[in-house]
Amino acid sequence: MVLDPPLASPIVGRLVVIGVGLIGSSILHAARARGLAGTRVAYDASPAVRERVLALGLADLVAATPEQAVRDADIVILCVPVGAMGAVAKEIGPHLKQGAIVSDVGSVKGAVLSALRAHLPEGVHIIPGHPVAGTEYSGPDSGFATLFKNRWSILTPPEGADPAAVAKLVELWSAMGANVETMTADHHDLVLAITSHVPHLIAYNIVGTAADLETVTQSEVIKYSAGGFRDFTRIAASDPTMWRDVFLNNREAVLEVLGRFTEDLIALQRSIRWAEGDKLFDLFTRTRAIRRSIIEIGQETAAPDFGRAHD
Ligand SMILES: NC(=O)C1=CN([C@@H]2O[C@H](COP(=O)(O)OP(=O)(O)OC[C@H]3O[C@@H](n4cnc5c(N)ncnc54)[C@H](O)[C@@H]3O)[C@@H](O)[C@H]2O)C=CC1
Ligand SMILES: O=C(O)C(=O)Cc1ccc(O)cc1
Repeated sequence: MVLDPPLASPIVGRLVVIGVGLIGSSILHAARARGLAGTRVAYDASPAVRERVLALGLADLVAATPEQAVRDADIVILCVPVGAMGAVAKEIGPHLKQGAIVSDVGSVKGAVLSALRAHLPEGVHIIPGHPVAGTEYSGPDSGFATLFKNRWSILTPPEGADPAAVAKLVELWSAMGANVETMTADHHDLVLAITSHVPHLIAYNIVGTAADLETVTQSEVIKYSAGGFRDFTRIAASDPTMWRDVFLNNREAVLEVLGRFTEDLIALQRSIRWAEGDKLFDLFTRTRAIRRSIIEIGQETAAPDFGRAHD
């Protein structure tokens, strides 16, 4: 997969990425490949990451402090774990110029919007975002320019957001190959609870359960893991800090979906106990149709390919 050729002129003057892990480095790769920014600036709290960003040539300037990073910034994208968004906003708030756009890529949107609003000054445009694209890998070496290509990127502008600022971000994400959708933060958090957050929790749980079984050894789990379990182990290898923050910051929606999930699981348990084969067959037929319709609308290849190129 390749990105389109570089643009004739950049979309943004000074683009600042704070937190250069998987997502931050992928944005910088895409921005470099397509010439999206006049100047690419990066900052990360970790000195080792800052060194890597320099070595990889991902930014024109690697700042030593958040204050230095955001000076004269046109667009700042916070790419740190959800639980760190507020602290970063507090650090950069006093140093942003009027009219700057501050966005983020966090997997939860309601809590991030509150954290940004609490710390950013009037006159700065807050337009939260979330590229629904990623892998189980972390860090500055795991990013790549095509991560967002043909994936959705969701923007959750608050009521009254400046349309020009929203349009600028739509342009930026589109230039990185993403399809852009806007919705409210609350709706985002409910949708992502069912499509991403609870599935990750299920993966963490099943892998934990397998590890705790006393009568089945670890080596048997590895040796006999069929496709389904292997896919769960991939998801359960995702970053612990990131996912702890997701669950602590999307509690309401995750608990709502988990409640429904638990009820449905208990119904399945009953069907198995009472040998209600028809009920099992009907559910499995319905779920197969859902999978096939996802493939038809082109949201998935026949086999999941998140991160496969990087295995
Ligand atoms: N990993 C994934 O597949 C996806 C992640 N996201 C979201 O993107 C954000 C970043 O995730 P990743 O890139 O995967 O994480 P990562 O762990 O690869 O990178 C995060 C970086 O942020 C830095 N950082 C942490 N606290 C900081 C602070 N206070 N100031 C400056 N830098 C700080 C860390 O040193 C690290 O380099 C998270 O909010 C996550 O929810 C969104 C879509 C997909
Ligand atoms: O690796 C996977 O399968 C993912 O689901 C990646 C992912 C993780 C978190 C997000 O907020 C969006 C995408």
